[in-house]
Amino acid sequence: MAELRGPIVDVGETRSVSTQYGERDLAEVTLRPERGQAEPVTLTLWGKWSETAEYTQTGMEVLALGVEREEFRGEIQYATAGDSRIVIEPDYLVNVTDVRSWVQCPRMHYLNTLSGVPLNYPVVKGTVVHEVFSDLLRGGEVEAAIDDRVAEVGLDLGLLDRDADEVRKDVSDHARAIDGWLSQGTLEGGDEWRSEQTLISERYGLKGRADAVRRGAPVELKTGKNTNSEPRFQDKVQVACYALLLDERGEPPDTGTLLYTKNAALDRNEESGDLSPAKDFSLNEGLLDYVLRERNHLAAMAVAGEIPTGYEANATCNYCFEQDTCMVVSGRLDQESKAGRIGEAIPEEERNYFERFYRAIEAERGAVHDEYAKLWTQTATERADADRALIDLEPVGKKEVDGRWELRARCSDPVSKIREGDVVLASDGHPVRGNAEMARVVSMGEEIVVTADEPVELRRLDVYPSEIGADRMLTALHDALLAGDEDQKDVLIDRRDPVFRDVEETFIDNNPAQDRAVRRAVGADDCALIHGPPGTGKTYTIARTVRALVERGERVLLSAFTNRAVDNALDALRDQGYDEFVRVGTEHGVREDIQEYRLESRGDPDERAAELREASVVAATTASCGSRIMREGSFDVAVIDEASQLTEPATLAAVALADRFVLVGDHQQLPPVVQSADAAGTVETTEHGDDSADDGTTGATTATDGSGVVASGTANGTSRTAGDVADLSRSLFERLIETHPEAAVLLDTQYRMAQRIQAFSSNEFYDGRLRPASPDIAAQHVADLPEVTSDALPDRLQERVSFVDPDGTARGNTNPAEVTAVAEIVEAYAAAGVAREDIGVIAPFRAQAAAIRRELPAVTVDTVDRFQGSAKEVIVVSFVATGDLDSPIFEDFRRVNVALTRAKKALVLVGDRDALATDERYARMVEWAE
Ligand SMILES: Nc1ncnc2c1ncn2[C@@H]1O[C@H](COP(=O)(O)OP(=O)(O)OP(=O)(O)O)[C@@H](O)[C@H]1O
Repeated sequence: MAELRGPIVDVGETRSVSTQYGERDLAEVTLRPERGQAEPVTLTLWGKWSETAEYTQTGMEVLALGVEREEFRGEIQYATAGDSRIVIEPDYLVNVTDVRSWVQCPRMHYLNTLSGVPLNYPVVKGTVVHEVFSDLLRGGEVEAAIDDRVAEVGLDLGLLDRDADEVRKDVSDHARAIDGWLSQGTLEGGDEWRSEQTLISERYGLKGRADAVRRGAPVELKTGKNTNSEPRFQDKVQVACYALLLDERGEPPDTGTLLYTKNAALDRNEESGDLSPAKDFSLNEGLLDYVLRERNHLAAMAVAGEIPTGYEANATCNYCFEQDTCMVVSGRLDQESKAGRIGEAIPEEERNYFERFYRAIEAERGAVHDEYAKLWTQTATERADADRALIDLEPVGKKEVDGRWELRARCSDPVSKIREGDVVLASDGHPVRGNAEMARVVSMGEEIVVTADEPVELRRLDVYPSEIGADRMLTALHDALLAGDEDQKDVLIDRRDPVFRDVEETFIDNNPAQDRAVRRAVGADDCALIHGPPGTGKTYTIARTVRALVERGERVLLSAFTNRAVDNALDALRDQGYDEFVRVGTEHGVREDIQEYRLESRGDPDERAAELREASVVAATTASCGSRIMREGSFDVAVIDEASQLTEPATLAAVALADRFVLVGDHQQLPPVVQSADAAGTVETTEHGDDSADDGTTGATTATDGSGVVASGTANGTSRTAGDVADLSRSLFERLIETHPEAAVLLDTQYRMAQRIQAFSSNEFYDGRLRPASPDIAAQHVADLPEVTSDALPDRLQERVSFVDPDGTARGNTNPAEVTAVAEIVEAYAAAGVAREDIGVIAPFRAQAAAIRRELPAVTVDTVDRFQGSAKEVIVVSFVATGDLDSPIFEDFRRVNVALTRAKKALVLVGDRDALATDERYARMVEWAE
């Protein structure tokens, strides 16, 4: 038996032939083994596997397992046999739950991803019952688990107008089923249980989290009822997927269990049939193969960028509870659908908008999938070099804390994208092949601490890519376009100009531009844009705007890309004497001094819901604006900071919740982080600067520092997209400021930099319009700092801006001579009396930042992304590159703008004069600095 893998170069028609076993279907595909390097070979797909040919396209990758190899007239041919399995696009990890909904109906699967699952009682109850199940598996006590888990979802229940006592009663019926089943002697004698295991299969292209695994066999809990003796088909499908996942680990289970907890609550006198909750079934090869074929179909359509119609799996629409929604969506988007369509299609320009962004978002999802594949296609060292993993950790202890495990390990070189609060894969050596668990990073440094549901020997941490960003963008697109307000759409689609009312009031009396900005925002019938270059008081202006709106009786949503910006805005609002706001966010996402305003979801349902519903200002990141809770809300105005760092659909998540919106940002600073080449229009290389995802998962990002890894956006050259694709790297802010300059106000007065420092940025990026707020700000110098004597500084650092060429040589993404030079410069400032915390060092690459950090432990050293929004008295920038500028330093010149404008009193540029001179803009920069 052979294994074969490669891209398909030709797909033949399915046909029927008579064989010694009777009529059989077959289809031939031609592929090139060895990653497309070898000569093409033919693979004959027999019987049910021949269906594969119907949805497979040229260019797609195929993995054929256990096929027969034979020579026929000197030619090698392959064919499926009894035990063969075919996997299409194995690197595309399909979620187990998606296979389940796909089997129910491919179109339902599409609708679910498009519109997201709204807040509803069955979902909340389902979550609670699952949590109780986990608690019981870990030895918890029933009543305590129920009380605790119901209290935890107080907010959700409140928003759904549910009474906690009734919910407890409801849940306890289900818990009884679980408890009864667990105590049926199944747990005795070292029964091997594992709850919530994260499973990834690189072979079958699947991923999922089984509710539980008992003696190697999957157990799935369902809160519905089922009085048939057999489990429901789609439930079996789900369990069969987990079986495939376990199979890859070399432990193929032969039975699966479904636990229908509602059965325990049924009245034996009224209901007939099999009322026992637990139903075991055998996992035969036929079922596993079927499940894999469905997974293949889903993966093939996703990779080809096709939208399911419902015909694919012969869905029956008559009894489908989604039929109406399905028909409406099909009608509005003019899509083909087996259910049919009703209503009128949205106008063509809206449909174009929808489709362009849909494709861009799916390309973005594709890039996330490419990142998943790197978990196994790259070696540990490659992952570490690309800053996506911390390897060779030395476990130093684990202990159980509140039902979770705290794992500790020592790390000699903690350089990676992984940050505190991130959700990562913690493993004993390999994130897929080893024992791995999802974990949350508690602290980073030489000792790393993470928490996980299960104890793992902590030897490696990997960035865990997340599709949540793509999911949220899609639902925002859906909400804005299909459920959105017509008036708002007119402006978004550019069918009419935004309208403004004159506002006479003066809001800020010492800064005319800021005052104009507040008036623009308050008087906007549709939208306003506040363009704030570095240090021009964006946060201050936002706070004043929010206050002005509240005073006019408006309900305001205050949002931003990062948690940090949301908290800064709230802080500024509090400084202005207003603090009747509610902060929505996770405990680890919200800053210490804002915690007291954080909306707790635990507690009395009525109280929790009232807190959220009655607040006149609600603050949350744009990522959490897409959460079930926030999607329930509605506002008069959304004020969105860092809007220039948000993709258009990500902005829509906040915009769609309000009648009007105010975007605040600066499109001359960091653009949106986009991973897919398709979506960005170019191969964009970005640093990971996003602390916005509330689940803490790190979005997949492309290679940053020339590590040789480049985002492909498409797997194996197969097109995921067709037609016109929107450019996600262009924010809504940037688009609107170009089409509607009249909606924008430029804040032109900066409170941060000496005149000499701001000059380059002002000329290069803001038409020379930036000016210092006062003579003191314009003339500031390090010598103004207490205890600093300028005499103590070497001559070359006397100026406010200076350029140093240490004549180094770049080695990859580091430059040792620049490391030494930067350290000397920082020491010189420190010796002259500048406090170390007042000095910051910026480098384009994490590796250089790490090397400098080792020399200067007490100084903030980081990449640009980590510095946006902050400032230091003294900034030293290391450019690293020498020779030529073939590979970009800061891949986007706007990053240079951010780097140079972090400095208040002194700015030192450390770089190679000759290399920088090869690029016009860098040459202008050197000329200005010298
Ligand atoms: N109108 C004003 N009068 C006096 N001080 C102001 C005014 N506007 C802003 N400032 C001060 O200027 C400083 C910078 O303001 P703020 O933090 O709002 O800037 P920002 O534009 O948000 O900064 P960044 O570019 O880092 O995002 C703050 O100390 C703030 O108090």
